[in-house]
Amino acid sequence: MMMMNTSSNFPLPDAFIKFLEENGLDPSIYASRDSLPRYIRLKPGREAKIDEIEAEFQCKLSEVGWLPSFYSLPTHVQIANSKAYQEGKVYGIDAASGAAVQALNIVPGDHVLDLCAAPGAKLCMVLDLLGDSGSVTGVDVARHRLAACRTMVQKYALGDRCRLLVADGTSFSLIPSIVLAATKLLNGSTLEKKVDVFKEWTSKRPWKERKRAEKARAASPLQILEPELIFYGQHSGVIGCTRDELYQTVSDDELYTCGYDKVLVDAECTHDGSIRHVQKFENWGWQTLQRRVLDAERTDDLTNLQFRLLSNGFRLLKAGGSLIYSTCSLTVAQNEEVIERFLLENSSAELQEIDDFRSWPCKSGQVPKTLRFDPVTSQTSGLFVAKFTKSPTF
Ligand SMILES: C[S@@+](CC[C@H](N)C(=O)[O-])C[C@H]1O[C@@H](n2cnc3c(N)ncnc32)[C@H](O)[C@@H]1O
Repeated sequence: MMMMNTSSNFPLPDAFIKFLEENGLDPSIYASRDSLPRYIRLKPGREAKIDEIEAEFQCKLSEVGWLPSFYSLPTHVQIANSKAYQEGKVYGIDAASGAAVQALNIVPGDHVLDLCAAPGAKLCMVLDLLGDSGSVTGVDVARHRLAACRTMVQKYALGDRCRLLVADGTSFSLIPSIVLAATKLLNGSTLEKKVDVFKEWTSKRPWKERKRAEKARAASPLQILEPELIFYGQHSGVIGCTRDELYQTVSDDELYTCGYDKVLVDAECTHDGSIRHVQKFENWGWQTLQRRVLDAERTDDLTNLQFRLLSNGFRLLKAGGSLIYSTCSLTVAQNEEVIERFLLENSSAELQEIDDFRSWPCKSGQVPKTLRFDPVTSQTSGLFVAKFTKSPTF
């Protein structure tokens, strides 16, 4: 495979350059790889400990003026090797990813759904913003990735108001369990005899529960039939619910009142906007890039998946709620075209201007009100962000 030098010491194969050109993307954005900063977010309460954290990283941290609690570090710093990271004082998360979460305007008490949650950098930020209120439901189709997300939530002691479910985000239908609990109280169903009640979460799941999950997986290894709860916190609303209550679904009309206040659809994509991701193909082999990024059929499947994730995430939103759709691809097909198709089919969806965007170092997307971060404009990884609200009528 031919390589093209993008004026850094990071050569890109011809096929990838062709993919970028076909999608109207300028290959020179990859040339900034060697100067692109790394980013961390401080765990709340660590603001007074900057000197200590700088000593642990052995470098100066520069505050990111446009994004609270974010700091940039020189490109060579290995965040995961630092004591500050290992002891849970900071998170490794790109500033553009932080902006996508910030755009949700999380307020105390929000019930948030993260439909493509793993490995969990954005989910942790949502949990930190919520603090001692609201709830977060994290969903991901990849069990091993969601298990890594659970490890992260536990490492940062953020699990109290969180539940994690392995499920297909295109069909996921559970409402926030805290909303369910409130509705249940109103219906007086707490008086009913309870069987199969969820007790305090333990990593040692009951034998019956494990068998049920194993049986379901064996029956249909490629398809997830029912969401599988792999973690829930003390105040996530799960404890005290019966299985039937937790897994009950409501009609689309009822979702207007019982749905989530905020939904994040950080969709699966070709990752072409992330230099560090593309860089990994140097080790994995450029043939893998061909199969996993450039294959046109895969891209068609992906855009359909993105559309279905966005549509289902929006269905689960309550009236007046907000949804963020983001991808780390910079192609129009995975971003503007997906949201245009979605807007055509969803008359209750309104594209919103993102409050803070005027102070953010990003460009407008091809559709007005959408945003594009890229390494040259933003000094961040590439990210597309669009925000929708759901109007009360349907
Ligand atoms: C871009 S990553 C999400 C990153 C995550 N939001 C974070 O901040 O760490 C996309 C995720 O979507 C998941 N995914 C792919 N197809 C899915 C589906 N049908 N339902 C739910 N998740 C899916 C992948 O397993 C992957 O973890």
